[in-house]
Amino acid sequence: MSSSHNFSSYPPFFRPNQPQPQPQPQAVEFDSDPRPKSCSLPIIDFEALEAAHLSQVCREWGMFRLTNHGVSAELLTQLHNHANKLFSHKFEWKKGIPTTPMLYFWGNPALTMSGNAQQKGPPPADRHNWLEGFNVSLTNISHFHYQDPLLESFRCLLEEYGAHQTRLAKAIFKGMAENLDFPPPKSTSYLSPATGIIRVYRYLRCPAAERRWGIHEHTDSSVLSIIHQDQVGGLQVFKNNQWLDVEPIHDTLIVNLGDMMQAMSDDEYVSVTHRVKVNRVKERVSIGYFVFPAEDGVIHTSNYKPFTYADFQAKNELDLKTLGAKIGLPRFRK
Ligand SMILES: O=C(O)CCC(=O)C(=O)O
Ligand SMILES: [Fe+2]
Repeated sequence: MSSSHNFSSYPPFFRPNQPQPQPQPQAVEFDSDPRPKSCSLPIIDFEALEAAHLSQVCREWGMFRLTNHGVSAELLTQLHNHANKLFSHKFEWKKGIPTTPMLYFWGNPALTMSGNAQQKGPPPADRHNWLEGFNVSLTNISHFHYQDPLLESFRCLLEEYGAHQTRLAKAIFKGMAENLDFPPPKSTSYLSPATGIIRVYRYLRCPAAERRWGIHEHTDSSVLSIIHQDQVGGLQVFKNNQWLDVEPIHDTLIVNLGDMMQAMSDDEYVSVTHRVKVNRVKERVSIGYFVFPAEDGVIHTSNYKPFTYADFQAKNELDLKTLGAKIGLPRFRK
């Protein structure tokens, strides 16, 4: 809860006055532009998807604001209210929640890159993402029930929200596949709704906000990602060599194209570079949906060697372990 001053809900690493490692010179990109411009992100009306406009936005931006998406403002508000309540519980309680279907995590930079929230060894301390969250598998979500009423109603809301996200991702991908003239086999193996996950994040307050990141600059590994953010702000997109603020508007969603979409489109569409700032005084909650290709579906294009999402994920994990960063698509270019 943004007004709360109870740091017992924070993972110990993020509590104020904890001894924290100083970023090494050159290891962390500092925020040199504390007041970036806001941007007029292109708007796509879901009820009137227009092929030529969608195609142009995917080529030029790789990110757009979705309106008329059919997810009610009430559902969005309820989700955020529940998330705020859950996050304000003590850290120890959150850590004790059964990990299926909602895995609690904090601070791991690998998780945005790989689509996999498993912590594999500690990240370099100054690369911590200033956040905590739940990683939710949509395939599992309807098979489990919680005793705790708050967790159970949150699970029900996520199930409902997940169904909406799946509907939206399928329709948006269909529009893209038509624009790109994907033959039917590609259209089916390139987007696998069964891989859909939701991440509910709480970005934590940070006294050294200009030297830390909610999420460092990155591209998503997904085909598509769909974000709903609360009113705090902090999401930024890199466009025309500058960082632009993606302003919160409650009844809209933000759609990102990920690396898989860029590869499938043979670099016609862009996997958008973005990051999330942290805030000194306010916590921020966002809810992201990420969807991937079928794990064994081979992506065949002219610019890239044939590869699967599993190959991509394996390479990213190796690069993270050995180099501390994701290299991503350049690893698979011909
Ligand atoms: O919280 C957000 O607005 C964006 C999150 C994000 O970029 C990610 O999870 O990959
Ligand atoms: Fe992202």
